[in-house]
Amino acid sequence: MYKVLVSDNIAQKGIDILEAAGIEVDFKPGQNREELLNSIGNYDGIIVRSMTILNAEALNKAKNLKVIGRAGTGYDNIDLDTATKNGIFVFNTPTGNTISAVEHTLGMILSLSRNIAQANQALHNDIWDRKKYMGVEVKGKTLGIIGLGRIGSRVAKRAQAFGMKVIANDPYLAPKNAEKINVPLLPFKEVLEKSDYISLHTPLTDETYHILSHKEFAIMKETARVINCARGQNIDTEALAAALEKNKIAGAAIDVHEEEPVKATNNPLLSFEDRVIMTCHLGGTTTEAMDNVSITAAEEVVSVLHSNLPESPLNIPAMDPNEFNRAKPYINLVTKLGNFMAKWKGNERIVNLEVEYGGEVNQYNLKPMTLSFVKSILEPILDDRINLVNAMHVANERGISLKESQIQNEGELKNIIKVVLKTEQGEYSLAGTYLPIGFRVIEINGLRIDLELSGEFIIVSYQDKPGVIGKIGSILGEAEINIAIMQVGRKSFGGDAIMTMQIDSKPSAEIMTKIKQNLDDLDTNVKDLTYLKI
Ligand SMILES: NC(=O)c1ccc[n+]([C@@H]2O[C@H](COP(=O)([O-])OP(=O)(O)OC[C@H]3O[C@@H](n4cnc5c(N)ncnc54)[C@H](O)[C@@H]3O)[C@@H](O)[C@H]2O)c1
Ligand SMILES: O=C(O)[C@H](O)COP(=O)(O)O
Repeated sequence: MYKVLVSDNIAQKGIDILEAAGIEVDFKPGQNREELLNSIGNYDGIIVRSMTILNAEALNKAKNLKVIGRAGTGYDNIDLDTATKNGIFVFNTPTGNTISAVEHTLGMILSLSRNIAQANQALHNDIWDRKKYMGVEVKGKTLGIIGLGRIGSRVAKRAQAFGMKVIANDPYLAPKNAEKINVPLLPFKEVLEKSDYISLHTPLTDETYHILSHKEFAIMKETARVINCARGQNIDTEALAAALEKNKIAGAAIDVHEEEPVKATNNPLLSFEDRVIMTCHLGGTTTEAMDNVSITAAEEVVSVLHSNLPESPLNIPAMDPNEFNRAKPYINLVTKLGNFMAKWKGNERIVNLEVEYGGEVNQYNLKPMTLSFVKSILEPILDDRINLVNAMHVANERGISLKESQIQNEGELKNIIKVVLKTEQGEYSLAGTYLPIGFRVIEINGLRIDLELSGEFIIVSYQDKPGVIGKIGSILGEAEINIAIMQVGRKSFGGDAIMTMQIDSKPSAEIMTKIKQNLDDLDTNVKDLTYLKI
């Protein structure tokens, strides 16, 4: 039975989904760090929001962990590199709280403009002061959005409906996406200089850490208002406090904080109660968003534990589930070719792997296929847990390089996948195809054959000579090993040849030695004689 830890608050609907799938759930929001570190090794899956810090210290103790589900968008609390090295799938649920974050941002903009929070607080303190809480209109003002993604673009649309002029900075967005919503993309500095409101909607990255600091506040209008519903560390809090202190800007609305939870001792912004409004990281906290992210996270954890790929993976290439289902035969084909190759030549020191894709397979995202191949090659060789997440990392660590390419498919077959293994001893190739009747090997080391891609095989590489087939046939016959199919491919008369036999039972080591001795007696220059079962 799988065990999943839910270490932050999620909606009950998510827990119900996990339990209905037969998973043992430990629901422990707010558990202390020590408890987490002591128990994390027991779990197959974890669902977190933004409060649980899954850094290297925690993940290196998570020996059984297969999947981390982030019920929400930002995943800066999860050390993706360590998760990847350790073969742990990580996904988020990036669309579930978008609208809530958008609406919260709009609420912050309006509240900041009209002093709603401050006036409310004053009234609760029995103070009626209409003059003090006079506001400004947003109509006709310029809103500068930093990060025009899911949330930023929707904030833009709603602000336009209020009659605001919206400009944005987003170096990673295709300009046509901004054009579609009538938002000019401008250089960062220009957005800061021109805006009356500056709203952050960037993820937390090395580049966006303190994206607003002293230098940036210095070039803003003195009437500018800053809104942060993205990540606390996007703003240098001390610099914002200094800018407010010197009246360099007019105000700020802050939902996310450098240190959470906010306390009087850790946040200088609390002393600007007339010009700063703060919420306790509420952007994604609505009934709807919580249901969305909790349900999706739970469904995805169940799905990943049952060997499916997550829909929004953060450490493997993304593949739409429909596409994944259609591509499954090719993922299976390349995996089977990898298994074949690993059993055939995996005992040699691998230097390079290549995968070539021909025909209709090329309509799919090839990355998951290539990763499946790398995994299938390494899995039988290494003791470590290898999966799609860490396959490339493990290959790199072992100095194995990888090449993926698309090839012209000129034959009658609708699809071909060719895999090439270069080792310190030699180079080997296999090509296969997927047909409605099953998977076939169509080429070994460049020699044409046609074999089902499952069962037990003997492969012999030798120099074409009369007598080889008869000799092997009679040795196997005497040992009562039935040959189901025998095929021989050769480059030319007397040239390199390959014989593959599909057999019904495993030959003993003595039989294999006998075959080798007999072929040596025929002087056939045997380069390879392998039994393998796939
Ligand atoms: N307050 C909340 O509760 C709450 C809720 C949801 C999301 N968030 C935060 O909001 C962030 C954005 O969410 P989203 O769904 O819109 O993500 P998204 O990925 O759709 O959009 C982020 C945008 O930022 C842009 N970007 C990245 N680096 C940038 C840079 N240096 N300068 C300018 N733009 C840059 C990206 O190109 C992208 O378009 C999340 O990462 C999360 O941290 C907060
Ligand atoms: O990135 C997010 O999804 C938001 O910041 C919400 O975070 P939370 O799940 O901790 O509310």
